[in-house]
Amino acid sequence: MEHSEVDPNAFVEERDYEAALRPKTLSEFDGQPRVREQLGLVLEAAMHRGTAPDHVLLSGPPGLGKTTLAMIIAAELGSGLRISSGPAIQHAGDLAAILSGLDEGDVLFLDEIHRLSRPAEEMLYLAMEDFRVDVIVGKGPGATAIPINLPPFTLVGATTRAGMLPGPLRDRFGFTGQLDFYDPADLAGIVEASAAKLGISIDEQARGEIARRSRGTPRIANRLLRRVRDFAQVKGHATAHRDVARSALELYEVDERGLDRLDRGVLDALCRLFDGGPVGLSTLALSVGEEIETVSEVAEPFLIREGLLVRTPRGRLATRAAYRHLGIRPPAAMPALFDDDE
Ligand SMILES: Nc1ncnc2c1ncn2[C@@H]1O[C@H](COP(=O)(O)OP(=O)(O)OP(=O)(O)O)[C@@H](O)[C@H]1O
Repeated sequence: MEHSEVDPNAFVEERDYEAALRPKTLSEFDGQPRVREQLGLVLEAAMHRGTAPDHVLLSGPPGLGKTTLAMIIAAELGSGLRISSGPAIQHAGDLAAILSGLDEGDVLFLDEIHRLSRPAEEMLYLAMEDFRVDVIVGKGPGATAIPINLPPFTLVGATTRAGMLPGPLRDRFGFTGQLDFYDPADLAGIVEASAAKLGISIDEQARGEIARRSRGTPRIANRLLRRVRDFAQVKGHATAHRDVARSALELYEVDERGLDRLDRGVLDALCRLFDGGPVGLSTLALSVGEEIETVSEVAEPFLIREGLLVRTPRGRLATRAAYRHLGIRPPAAMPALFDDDE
């Protein structure tokens, strides 16, 4: 029988799986101790005062728990949650409809807030500051602004690029939580909690294998756990031990350092095709057949953090460690890293 390469249910499965695994309270949320403590204080103080907390901005790479935290904020406050995203709001009117449908104390989660259109962004300034929107009725000289008062609400914005947010928007958030990559111990804890929720038997060493290869990202840890579970199930292992985890992860091309096919593809292109760089991001993305954003937001943050790639004003450069990781001999003379900076 023919198999189609793309499983149409894959996304649905991933989404359901994520929903099932999301921690529901701040104390269940592993890792990010600083953000957890800071956010906990913001929420507790607001609850004492009986007011809606300040607007919260969560920034950091994908899969670190921004959506999860937004849901936790609403749950901890006992408030309703509305979810939308920058790209889903095409016109200011779309945002006005969402805002005017909010109930008092609701949490509005706007994912990818850096991708809001300019008119929507301007409408949001007023809504965040004065809990009001001005809806423009009519066109040209006869147009009038009708003010609509909104109930107090808390905006939780999420962005992978805090730097791309205009200053006036950033300044209207009372608290910014910067999520960092997780360390392997926290990830091992997350894998343990997820395995318990899914009824998967997996030993400590196997959990460690997954944690070390998850690129500091809970979403990846949960995904690798699922692959290890499949492997153990099909090969007839009641418990996933270390060797089972290793074999499964090898099969899915996730190496000991957590680099996957895309990461290695980027490094490989950089070292072999472009002699270590410098090469521009768009050229690099083209050479691995990926979107620019996938390379810059999914692969690069991890490669940079691992000391395998550097961003310079002239383009991306491979480090000696990148050559070593690929098992290639580095060139005798490496390009100077910041020679463009006077
Ligand atoms: N601290 C954590 N503890 C346990 N599980 C976590 C934690 N952070 C994230 N997860 C899990 O990782 C998955 C991805 O998290 P989430 O969707 O919140 O990430 P995100 O930062 O919003 O990603 P994106 O920017 O791509 O939307 C979810 O299944 C969630 O349960």
